[in-house]
Amino acid sequence: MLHIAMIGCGAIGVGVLELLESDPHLCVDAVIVPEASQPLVRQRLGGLRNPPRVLSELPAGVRPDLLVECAGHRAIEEHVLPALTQGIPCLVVSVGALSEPGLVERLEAAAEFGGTRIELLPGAIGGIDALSAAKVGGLESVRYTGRKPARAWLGTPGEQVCDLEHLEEARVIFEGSAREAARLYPKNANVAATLSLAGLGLDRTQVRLIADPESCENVHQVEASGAFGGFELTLRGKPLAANPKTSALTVFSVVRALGNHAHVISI
Ligand SMILES: NC(=O)C1=CN([C@@H]2O[C@H](COP(=O)(O)OP(=O)(O)OC[C@H]3O[C@@H](n4cnc5c(N)ncnc54)[C@H](O)[C@@H]3O)[C@@H](O)[C@H]2O)C=CC1
Ligand SMILES: O=C([O-])CC(=O)C(=O)O
Repeated sequence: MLHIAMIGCGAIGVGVLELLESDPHLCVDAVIVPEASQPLVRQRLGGLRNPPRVLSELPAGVRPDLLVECAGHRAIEEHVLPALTQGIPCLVVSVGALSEPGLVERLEAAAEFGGTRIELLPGAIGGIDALSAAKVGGLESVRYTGRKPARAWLGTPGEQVCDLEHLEEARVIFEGSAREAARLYPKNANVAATLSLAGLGLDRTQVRLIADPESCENVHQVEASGAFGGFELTLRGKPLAANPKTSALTVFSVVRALGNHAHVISI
């Protein structure tokens, strides 16, 4: 049995906890969330058979087998870096945070100091295995297009490009490098950052973001070419009801990754 601490317990975290209830090899003992979120989180966890403890930080001396982050970019600095330093292996979904200059190097240094590892999860996108294998032989180009319902871009600089509430046809709201996408659209940049880290890096990965009033899915398209040949991927992700900015596949990606640590065959 693997004992897990989970950072964050929103749309992804609750979905993961519900699915893990049926796995006897994995147990989430604690979820770590800011004090202000705790009443809501306790209420959301009320339906679980064995709800985890809801805490603001890992108690001193408590050492889970794994720590999984499902919280957001700030949680990497607050919780993942210190856990790595203490030698706790970490799994991370807020991969977009790693586009902040210097953070990759700090995570590497913390993991080396703690003698442990950090695993960046594919989350809402697929094909990361193929892309990072293709990188070994040499990549020529990686292009990513993210298409989401117009309202999913509310609260982003997309609001300055067009009237998202009254958009009548699909509109490109951003075109540029993954680095620029991460700077302007941090909450939507996880997939772009993951593709960059697996492939050609933040400056050479081309990104296009589209607001589509007709779409009710988060559609991720990747085109890559290099010495291996080429691939095209279209992933039509269903948004989570609890947070339409997040695709359901992210929940399943976390459950898969945790299962791979606990089960005798990993795939
Ligand atoms: N890699 C990928 O493909 C994807 C990654 N994500 C990442 O996952 C994160 C969480 O997504 P959702 O569950 O949909 O968000 P959500 O907003 O539903 O839940 C966030 C949870 O984290 C907690 N939280 C926020 N800041 C925290 C902190 N500093 N420390 C501890 N807990 C904190 C909140 O109280 C809440 O419980 C997103 O912010 C995004 O960075 C989301 C979608 C796809
Ligand atoms: O869940 C998704 O569709 C992906 C997403 O928001 C991101 O790239 O941050």
